[in-house]
Amino acid sequence: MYKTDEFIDRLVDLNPHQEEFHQAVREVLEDIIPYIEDKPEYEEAAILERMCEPDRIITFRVTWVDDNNKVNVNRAFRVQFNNSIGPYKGGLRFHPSVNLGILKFLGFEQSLKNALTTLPLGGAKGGSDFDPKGKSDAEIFRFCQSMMSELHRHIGEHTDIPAGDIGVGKREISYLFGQYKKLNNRFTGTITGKGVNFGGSLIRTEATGYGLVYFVTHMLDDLGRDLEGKEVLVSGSGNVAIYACEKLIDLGARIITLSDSDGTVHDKDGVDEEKLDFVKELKEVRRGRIREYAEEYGCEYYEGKKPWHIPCDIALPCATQNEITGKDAQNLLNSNVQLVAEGANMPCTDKATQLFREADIPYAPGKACNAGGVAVSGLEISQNALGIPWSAEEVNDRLFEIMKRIHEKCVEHGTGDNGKLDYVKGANIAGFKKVAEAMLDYGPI
Ligand SMILES: NC(=O)C1=CN([C@@H]2O[C@H](COP(=O)(O)OP(=O)(O)OC[C@H]3O[C@@H](n4cnc5c(N)ncnc54)[C@H](O)[C@@H]3O)[C@@H](O)[C@H]2O)C=CC1
Ligand SMILES: O=C(O)CCC(=O)C(=O)O
Repeated sequence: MYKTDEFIDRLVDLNPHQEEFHQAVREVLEDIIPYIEDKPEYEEAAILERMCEPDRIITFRVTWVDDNNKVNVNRAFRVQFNNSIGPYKGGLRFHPSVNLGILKFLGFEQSLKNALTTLPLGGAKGGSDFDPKGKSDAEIFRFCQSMMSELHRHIGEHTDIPAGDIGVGKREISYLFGQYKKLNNRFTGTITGKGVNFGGSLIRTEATGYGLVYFVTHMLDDLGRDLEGKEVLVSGSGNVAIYACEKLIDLGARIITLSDSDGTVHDKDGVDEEKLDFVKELKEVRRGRIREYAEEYGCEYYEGKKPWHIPCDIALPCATQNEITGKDAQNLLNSNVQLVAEGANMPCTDKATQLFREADIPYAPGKACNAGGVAVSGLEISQNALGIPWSAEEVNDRLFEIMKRIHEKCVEHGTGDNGKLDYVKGANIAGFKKVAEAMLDYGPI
């Protein structure tokens, strides 16, 4: 019979120095191993061993010339994790911290998340240790062009469909797609998050943030509560954070923080529509730092700090992995946080996850509540295949329905005999079940 500790020890031996990958797998196996205890067919077919080993990892050099004519070299990857239920699908990340362990954790999580969307999407992740911060548009263009000169061989509309993630937004996707189209001489839906003028879907930009807030409304619904007047800590100020804020404002919540890797702004008056427009311009156009928000609106700015020491009703981490430590989680619980939902992928450390799961508050993992982004990517693939774009209303309605169904799956698989709902367990089991059943059907390939 599978034993979590033995399985993880072997995983660590096989994949040394990939701490984030070990963390992501352990969190899933702690729920899956008890679930399959009375289902020997999974172990006989080595399903867990196969699910924890990516189908394929592509590593390559990206050479590019900066504005001073200096030749630069970065390392890039595409981890094609699992295509049991559909073509590989997942974002590309540009950040100096990118390494194989981080992309493997993201690809592993993506496989389960994509299964939760109910759409036919396999899991993948990719990216580079390239740092877009401070680079000119021309440098970003040359980097993207060079990266796609290799990546294009490994992707395709029925094979692997990348999208954005940290450091990869509309500008980067446009440069990457332009080069892909040129090299292939075919106009296909091989990348999602495209501009709406060239095959992109309405609402994809907003989808992860909106989907997160839709999920939170379902969580609150279950408790007979809503978002009106709730004080919310949001971390990050990128794509997920901005559009989570947009929907939160719509639904009457008060957002009191935003952050970036330099620090946190604390706006006791709340972020309103006008202030959010300022953030969009600051982050999406001028690519400045969040401290400028504090200068503009005269509120507190905590250099080098995260938001989690500030009392709130709801915490939505929307920046990066492991941004909430055990100590941060304890702070939030001590100040009576009522709900935690992850916009980012694995933003809670092991200890933080354990504290939230043990506490008497609803806590939802990224693979469930940030799945709206990849879900609308799936809808972009459908629109590209049909050759017909859908209205914003149609996409938004479908997104809302998908988030509702993911919530229902979490309830179905995460409700214990004592009636307590564990969203982490629910999401892990529902995602695993769909991928694993397909793998069993295929036989030992
Ligand atoms: N863009 C998407 O559709 C989806 C993104 N996600 C996840 O959401 C999170 C945020 O992604 P995006 O908003 O797309 O990226 P982004 O690049 O638009 O924004 C990232 C934000 O996080 C902050 N950040 C990055 N590294 C940090 C660090 N080490 N410490 C503190 N702050 C840091 C940045 O300053 C920025 O505000 C990531 O975990 C990503 O994997 C999850 C699902 C979909
Ligand atoms: O839209 C996509 O394909 C990927 C989104 C993503 O990177 C994620 O869900 O973490």
